[in-house]
Amino acid sequence: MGVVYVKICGLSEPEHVATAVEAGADAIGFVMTRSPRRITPERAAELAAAVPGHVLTVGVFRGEDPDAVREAALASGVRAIQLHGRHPHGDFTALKDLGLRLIRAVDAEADLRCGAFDEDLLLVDAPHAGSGQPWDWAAVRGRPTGQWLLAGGLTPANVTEAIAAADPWGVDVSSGVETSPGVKDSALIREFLREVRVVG
Ligand SMILES: O=C(O)c1ccccc1NCC(=O)[C@H](O)[C@H](O)COP(=O)(O)O
Repeated sequence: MGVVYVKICGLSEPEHVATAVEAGADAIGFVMTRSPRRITPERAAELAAAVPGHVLTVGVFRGEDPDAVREAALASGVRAIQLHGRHPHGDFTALKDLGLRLIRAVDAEADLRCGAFDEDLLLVDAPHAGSGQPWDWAAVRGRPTGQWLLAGGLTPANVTEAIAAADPWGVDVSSGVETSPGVKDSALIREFLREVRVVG
């Protein structure tokens, strides 16, 4: 098994951004859509300013039109855009000229070919993003193509099992490194990364 790419999502405090970076996260996500983890583009810009270039900063959106996504992405200075829900191909095309990496976040029933919507990365998640609910990760084993992240209900305690079940290129976590919705915990962030690095 190769090294697994790790994205820690829903960060809102400098302490947790610093912990994720120090512990070896490859990407960190700022939620700028309706959620207990929502932050403003201005807050995301403050947090992103402290992130070194080798860590990808990702703005997370769901259902907004491409113009609103473009505006928030530019104001925050993130280097990637993650679109949740069944956004049409045209929404990805409309954002392509920004030169940011595009992540298409879907559930297991969607088209699981990474690149089918001109995205750079695919994220396969539970039906309710950010809910922390585990799902049948093994059901997608072998189905996604290209570079794809597994998400949905991952925790330090189950991420090893999830990687073994689905064999993803990377993993993404939010609730599993929190003490309550929207409240991240540095010890859990470190533990999650330690577990993944042992497997990878
Ligand atoms: O985290 C949210 O609240 C959220 C809300 C709306 C759209 C996306 C959201 N999160 C995106 C993520 O990348 C999460 O890390 C992913 O859904 C996994 O969440 P969890 O099951 O809580 O680990």
